[in-house]
Amino acid sequence: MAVLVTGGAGYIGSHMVLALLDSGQEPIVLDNLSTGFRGAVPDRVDFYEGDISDEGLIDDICAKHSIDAIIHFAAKTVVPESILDPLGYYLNNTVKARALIDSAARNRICHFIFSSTAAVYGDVQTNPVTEKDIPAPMSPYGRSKLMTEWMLEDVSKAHDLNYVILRYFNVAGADPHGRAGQSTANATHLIKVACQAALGMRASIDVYGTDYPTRDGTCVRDYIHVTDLVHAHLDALAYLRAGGANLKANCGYGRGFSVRQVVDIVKLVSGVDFDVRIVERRPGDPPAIIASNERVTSELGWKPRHDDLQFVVQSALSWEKRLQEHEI
Ligand SMILES: NC(=O)c1ccc[n+]([C@@H]2O[C@H](COP(=O)([O-])OP(=O)(O)OC[C@H]3O[C@@H](n4cnc5c(N)ncnc54)[C@H](O)[C@@H]3O)[C@@H](O)[C@H]2O)c1
Ligand SMILES: O=c1ccn([C@@H]2O[C@H](COP(=O)(O)OP(=O)(O)O[C@H]3O[C@H](CO)[C@H](O)[C@H](O)[C@H]3O)[C@@H](O)[C@H]2O)c(=O)[nH]1
Repeated sequence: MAVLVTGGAGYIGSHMVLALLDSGQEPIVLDNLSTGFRGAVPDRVDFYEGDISDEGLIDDICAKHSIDAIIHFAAKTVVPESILDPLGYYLNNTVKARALIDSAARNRICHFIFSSTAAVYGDVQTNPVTEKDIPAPMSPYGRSKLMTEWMLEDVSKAHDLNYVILRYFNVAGADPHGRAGQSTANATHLIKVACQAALGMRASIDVYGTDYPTRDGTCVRDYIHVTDLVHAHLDALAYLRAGGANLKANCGYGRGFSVRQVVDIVKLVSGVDFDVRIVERRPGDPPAIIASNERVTSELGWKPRHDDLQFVVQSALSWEKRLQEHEI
């Protein structure tokens, strides 16, 4: 059976496509290329340029391929942008997700894996955060994703559709074989931005706030290597195909690094002492958020292989160098 990967031309989706191919499976990609790149999808993969809300297109794809699962990555993903453009986020991440879930139900696709986010938790009171903690998103981005989680829960009760919702913490790094990485234009993610500063592509990096109630005053996050993350999806797919029940699981390593620690590691790995400016807090940022990964390991049998921030940074830096040298 084939797997429909929405957003498969994006950062995480392109790593998913490689992981599916590496495990002998057949990915089919649907992407509107709003932030993704056609070149991120290998030529041998069936690629459809289009929108997740295009029900006719999805019906055609389903008629042509035997699809039993959707892995749904396609979304707008930047927290500060969602505060400026909430309606754009609710449209793309909630309204269009509704259309996609409708297409899944209509075409009797019974397995659905959804890219959710740690941003659904908001400003957590205790870390590590577990799936039993009550979500309280601080941004339209987080809310747009939480509403899609709720839709899946409801639809699953009414239709033959089972889901795994994966709540990703901070995804970073690049394919260890150099086949994929984060190519997003105008990136905002800390590790990518710091790697660009190390390579002289930016004059400096801004640290958003040093007055948080954390060990060094900067925000703490749980950075997970993208390859480990996509392997959790392979585990989720096997789980659903084996008849596993609906599941919601965090994806992170269970330990946090502050912004200052990340900057220091990028300086260490790159050997470049780039400039760092301390600026105001950025709206929508919780002070610290770290995953409990007990559920993803026990229920899905997930085994992370790259739980090493230096390795995460090294792989991100290698990819950034290749982008800079126009090798990709
Ligand atoms: N990067 C992270 O740290 C992180 C953390 C938590 C959750 N996530 C989630 O993971 C998923 C993938 O994120 P990413 O970092 O790879 O982002 P990305 O922007 O690189 O990838 C998103 C892809 O979806 C496509 N897309 C967007 N809207 C679409 C639509 N309506 N129809 C068809 N294609 C569409 C884009 O062109 C792009 O290729 C998102 O759902 C995001 O919310 C990411
Ligand atoms: O130039 C920068 C970029 C980021 N940061 C700080 O670094 C931390 C991480 O920021 P990112 O932008 O890399 O990531 P976020 O934590 O905001 O969000 C990411 O993880 C979330 C889950 O926690 C969401 O899923 C979201 O999609 C994804 O972008 C934050 O404290 C941020 O303020 C800086 O100080 N300077």
